[in-house]
Amino acid sequence: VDLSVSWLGLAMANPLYNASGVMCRSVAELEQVRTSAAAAVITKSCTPQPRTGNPEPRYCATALGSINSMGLPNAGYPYYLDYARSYPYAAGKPLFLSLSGMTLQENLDMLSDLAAAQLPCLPEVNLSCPNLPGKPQLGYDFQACHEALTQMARVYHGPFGVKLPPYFDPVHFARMAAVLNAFPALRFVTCINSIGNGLVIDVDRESVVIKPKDGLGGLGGSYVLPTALANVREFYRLLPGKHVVGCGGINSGREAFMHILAGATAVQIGTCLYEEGEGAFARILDELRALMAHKGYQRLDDFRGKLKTL
Ligand SMILES: O=C(O)c1[nH]c(=O)[nH]c(=O)c1Cl
Repeated sequence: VDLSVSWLGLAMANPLYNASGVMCRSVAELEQVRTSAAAAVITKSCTPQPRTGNPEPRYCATALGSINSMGLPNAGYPYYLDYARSYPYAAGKPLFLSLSGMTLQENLDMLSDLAAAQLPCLPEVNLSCPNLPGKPQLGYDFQACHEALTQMARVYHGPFGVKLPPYFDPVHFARMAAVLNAFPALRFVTCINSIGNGLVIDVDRESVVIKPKDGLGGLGGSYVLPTALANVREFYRLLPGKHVVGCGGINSGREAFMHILAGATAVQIGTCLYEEGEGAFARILDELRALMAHKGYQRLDDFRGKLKTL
């Protein structure tokens, strides 16, 4: 069984890597991912300056997934650029840099600096970043997204991608696809970011479980799998010539198989990686390999995007 993936001029031994935000804030964590069975690495979404993020507790795992309101804690763009400068690209594991400015100008500043650095790493711009006060996150403001991407494509001419929030309405899928299809250099979308502003309640304590936002936080893990799969499949259909990276609810080879069947080129592991550690990569790969062997598939292209409808 061959798990290899080749896309964007990159060759990956397998489709798995970390989701931005998990095991990727410090160099020590990034090296844990890079030296694991993961085939690529992505950094924590960064801002130009370091941020401590929200008061704790700001992450909580449950039997069904996770909730977080981290508040963009990160070591600052220069820290991750420094890692990208010394990264061993020749070892064959691509590096992605997640950018999440608090303003459009911050994203433009980071992207133009990254362009000047001329490094082999690829930017994944986080569209769940804040928008103007009183407006929804950028990813939910289609007009603002179009304007932001127009300016980003002006300062950064290489291939890049975006991390998308989940969408829940066919008109929203179509509106966002129309925006994304206007940018040829936008080569991949990562679906999905956490499902925003969920509320987890602890019955014994009769309390919320995270401190920020009176308990509201982004949901990950099994909670989000069907939504993640829907976003992967819809954008796989709506964005011809672009790649979709699947993220959301992958706990085993089975969910990785589902995401690829829905059209994903590669897949990111978030909550499961946070809870299990880097051993999750080898385990999930073994499970995916066994599932493919059982089904008689030799390589990922044998089933990628071939989800049957009834
Ligand atoms: O609170 C966070 O740091 C965070 N948490 C998420 O679940 N998704 C994101 O894009 C970010 Cl930036």
